[in-house]
Amino acid sequence: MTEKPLRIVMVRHGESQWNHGKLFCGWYNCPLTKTGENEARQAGKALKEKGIEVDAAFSSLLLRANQTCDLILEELGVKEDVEVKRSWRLNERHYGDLTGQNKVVAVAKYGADQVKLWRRSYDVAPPPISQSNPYYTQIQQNKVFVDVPKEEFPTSESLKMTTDRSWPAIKSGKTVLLAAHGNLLRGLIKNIDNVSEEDIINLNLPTGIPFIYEFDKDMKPTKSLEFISDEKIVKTGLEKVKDQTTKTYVR
Ligand SMILES: O=C(O)[C@@H](COP(=O)(O)O)OP(=O)(O)O
Repeated sequence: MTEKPLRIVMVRHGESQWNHGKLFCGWYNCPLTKTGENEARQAGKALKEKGIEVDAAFSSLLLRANQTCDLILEELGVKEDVEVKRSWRLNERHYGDLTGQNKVVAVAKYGADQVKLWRRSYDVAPPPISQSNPYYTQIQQNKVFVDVPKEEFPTSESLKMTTDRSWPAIKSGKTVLLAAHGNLLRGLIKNIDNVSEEDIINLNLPTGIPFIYEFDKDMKPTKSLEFISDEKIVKTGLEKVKDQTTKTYVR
């Protein structure tokens, strides 16, 4: 009997309230918008239509990813059967002192090149979160992070730092759904597909559209970044992420 390939169905959570407001979010714990909830449900429906069965699930400790994961499992009809493993290692990259700032305002303040470097480069971390940041205490004292080892609790993270801490969590998987975050997933994709530091800058991920990776027994990808949605929807989703640093301020 041939063994089933290891398959990871990855999905960036649906639109969150802070995605909608174009605010840097990172470890701030905000919920999905109604649109985000619908995106998550749609993701579950798309997987069901494709006949994809999930038998394990991973998510971060953050509400927006957890809600997405639960809604997908609900649509798949397996919410009561599939255990969701939640780990701080799958949290979004900590956005440091950018947390809570509007992305359009940040471009006006620091310049588009600097903001792009913070958002999309591999090894440049934003400035560490300061105690005067309005969200410092909420993040630092959030009870859901109680098990994060003190010495590993970040104050800001580059994509590289995010990937280094997330990789061990995902490698322990089987056939899994991974409902996580834009940069967390960009980092995993970089590692899996050997994307260069130059090319990772141009990789964006839409909210709420699942994509599949399959691996052989040596963890070499046999299928990469195959979106479960039609091309037009993926394109619109990608444009929306790019627009986060341009256009109107919608808080
Ligand atoms: O932290 C955030 O603001 C977003 C990513 O923002 P960008 O890197 O796209 O600016 O994370 P997510 O919504 O995937 O949890």
